[in-house]
Amino acid sequence: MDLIATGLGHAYDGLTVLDDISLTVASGEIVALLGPSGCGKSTLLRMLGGLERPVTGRVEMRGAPPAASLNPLTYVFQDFALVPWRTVAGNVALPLEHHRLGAAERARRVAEALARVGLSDFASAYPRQLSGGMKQRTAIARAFAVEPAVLLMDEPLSALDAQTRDLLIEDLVRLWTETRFTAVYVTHNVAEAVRLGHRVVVLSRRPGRIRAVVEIAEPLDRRREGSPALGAAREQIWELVRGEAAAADREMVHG
Ligand SMILES: Nc1ncnc2c1ncn2[C@@H]1O[C@H](COP(=O)(O)OP(=O)(O)OP(=O)(O)O)[C@@H](O)[C@H]1O
Repeated sequence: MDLIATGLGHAYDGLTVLDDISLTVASGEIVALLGPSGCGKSTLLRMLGGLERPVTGRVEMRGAPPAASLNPLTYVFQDFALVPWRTVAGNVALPLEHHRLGAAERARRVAEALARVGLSDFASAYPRQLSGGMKQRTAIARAFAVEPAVLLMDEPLSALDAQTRDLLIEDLVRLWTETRFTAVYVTHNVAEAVRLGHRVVVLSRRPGRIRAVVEIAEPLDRRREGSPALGAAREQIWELVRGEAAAADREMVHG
């Protein structure tokens, strides 16, 4: 299933935050949305997922979601959004409870999702017992349990330390290689965008407009930190964002 946004614009109380965003996310593709703080990335993601209605433009889904999909669009958030009194398995099962599934099918989906992220041995643990990386793996497993057509990821690694981030990036690359999931991946981190994005959509500062779309041909599983192909993409994107990032930073400080 493809996700197609056409001419999206949005404003809050007269403040324009997004302007004329047209974007197609093709099935099996990870699109990284990169832009400075406050440029409207999260707003755009919410509109892509139908959580917020754009002031102008529209979002369409083309084609059928995977046969086993329970929710075509599912989010993964920066703060994990786990329920503290539920176990890892209980958290992964949560979105399944809104669907008519037999107990065996529910258990199968939970077990498979936990296996995909390497958490089978932690099914009975509670979130407070987990590291940040394991919490986010749990949230990713919960998203996978519904077999979404498109995964909407809002800075999913921002709350993690650098080493954990690297491990999670490797996990996401492996998961993509195994399942070819489709995702929109919001980040303000250029390195993350070039490691995970088949295409990197570079947004301007507020109001967010598409400044450039950078395609990275190197297969995800061959991308390495410091490789020449990634280095070139990183430089190209950094040239595009550096001025905007500095201006956005000043804007945040001075209001
Ligand atoms: N519900 C809301 N009501 C009013 N203003 C909002 C609302 N949500 C976001 N904004 C404003 O819209 C702008 C874009 O916010 P958004 O969170 O989409 O940006 P972002 O690029 O995701 O930012 P960051 O990288 O800092 O998370 C910001 O100026 C923000 O303050």
